[in-house]
Amino acid sequence: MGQFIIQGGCQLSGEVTISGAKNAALPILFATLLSEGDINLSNVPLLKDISTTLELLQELGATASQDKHQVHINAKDVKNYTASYELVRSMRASILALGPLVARFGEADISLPGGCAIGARPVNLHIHGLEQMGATIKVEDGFIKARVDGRLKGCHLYMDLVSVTGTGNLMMAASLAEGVTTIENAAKEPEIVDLANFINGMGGKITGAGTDTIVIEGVEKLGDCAYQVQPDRIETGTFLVAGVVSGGKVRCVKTDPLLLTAVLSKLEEAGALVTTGDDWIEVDMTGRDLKSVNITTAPHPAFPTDMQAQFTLLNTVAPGTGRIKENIFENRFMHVPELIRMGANIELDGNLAICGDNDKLSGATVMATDLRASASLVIAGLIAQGETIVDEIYHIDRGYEAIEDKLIPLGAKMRRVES
Ligand SMILES: CC(=O)N[C@H]1[C@@H](OP(=O)(O)OP(=O)(O)OC[C@H]2O[C@@H](n3ccc(=O)[nH]c3=O)[C@H](O)[C@@H]2O)O[C@H](CO)[C@@H](O)[C@@H]1O
Ligand SMILES: C=C(OP(=O)(O)O)C(=O)O
Repeated sequence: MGQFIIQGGCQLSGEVTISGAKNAALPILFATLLSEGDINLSNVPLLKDISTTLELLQELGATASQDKHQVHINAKDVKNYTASYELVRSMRASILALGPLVARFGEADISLPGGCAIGARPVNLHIHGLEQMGATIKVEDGFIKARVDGRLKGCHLYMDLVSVTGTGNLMMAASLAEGVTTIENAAKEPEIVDLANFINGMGGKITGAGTDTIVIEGVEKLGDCAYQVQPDRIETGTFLVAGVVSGGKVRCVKTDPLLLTAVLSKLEEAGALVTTGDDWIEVDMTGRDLKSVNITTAPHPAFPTDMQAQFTLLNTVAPGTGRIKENIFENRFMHVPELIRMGANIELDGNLAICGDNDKLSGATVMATDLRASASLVIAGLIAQGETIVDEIYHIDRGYEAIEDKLIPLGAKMRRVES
């Protein structure tokens, strides 16, 4: 499974290059199922979730290959419409095969993703939206089985809750539906905008992505496209927090400050000097005092849940009490017991974490339980006193490209041990 062995007491400084966004690349890879053309993608991160998706696309009958950050896909000859449990269980984003397959082939059998560490994560909104577009859907034998005779029909959809992959799935399905689909209360995350731009690059007709009403005029066919995936705002935010809590100076390059407005504003409130250019962001804590901040997670453009674990750590080591309210996932405080084992003083009360004052962390063996929890534990290890072992780091490899190769040049003392 693998571990990181980390020597604490580091102050990070230097420049780090940000990879393409996992959460933009994944839906874009699934959207290639909508097309009969040649798709060339660049800035695709080298991650476990990406290789799992390429494997799934191949299992469905597409040709798919990755050469460093370039991916080539042709889904013209897809003949299998079943996504197996083996692949779906290791990556919940596999649910994104549902919309494209049923829209293009009239048939999709997708294994139910099941619950996971951060919450139950139901997919009722994906199913309900496709039913409104004319699909018949049964959930049996652990699979979502969707069928439609002919094409899906465009319609007016209202999402009860803001769902990122729900919006993505329905937007993809609507791209090949007959007529116009409107998605109200749509997710406004930057990854939805990237997906819409990509679909439009293949010949789609989507407007309004990035607002809460998206309008999709269905087309009969989608074709070739070359597209560059947007930078990873969560990887960027993670490196910025690492720079700040270590009292250092870190510049993230090949990123986009406009994707991180809420996070940057909280880093400034936490005491960091934040400077930005078109495609870089720098945080500098030299001679500055760290402060606790209150955080409430909510859909974009509010503070992202995927940065909550990293800010929990920030509040733990900062003077003052910081309150963190997690509003998106019901079980996203799995890092808290592990941070407590390292000396953190955090009180949990339902979806609220009250982080104590200026805690001194000391090294311990801790368990990575999900992707962002793992990232917060790695950063905690870098600033703790003594040695920290972070176990089960396969979670980190799902979402951070070669994290140790990026942290070590900044001054981290850590190594990976395969077990
Ligand atoms: C691959 C990807 O992009 N993952 C991101 C995506 O996850 P994902 O798209 O799975 O998260 P959603 O936005 O769908 O979930 C938001 C909330 O809605 C609920 N819900 C969702 C769908 C549904 O049919 N029914 C329902 O009740 C969820 O349980 C959750 O409480 O957005 C999350 C919220 O920003 C991020 O943390 C994830 O990193
Ligand atoms: C929760 C996340 O991802 P996923 O939806 O793929 O589990 C994440 O990226 O933090």
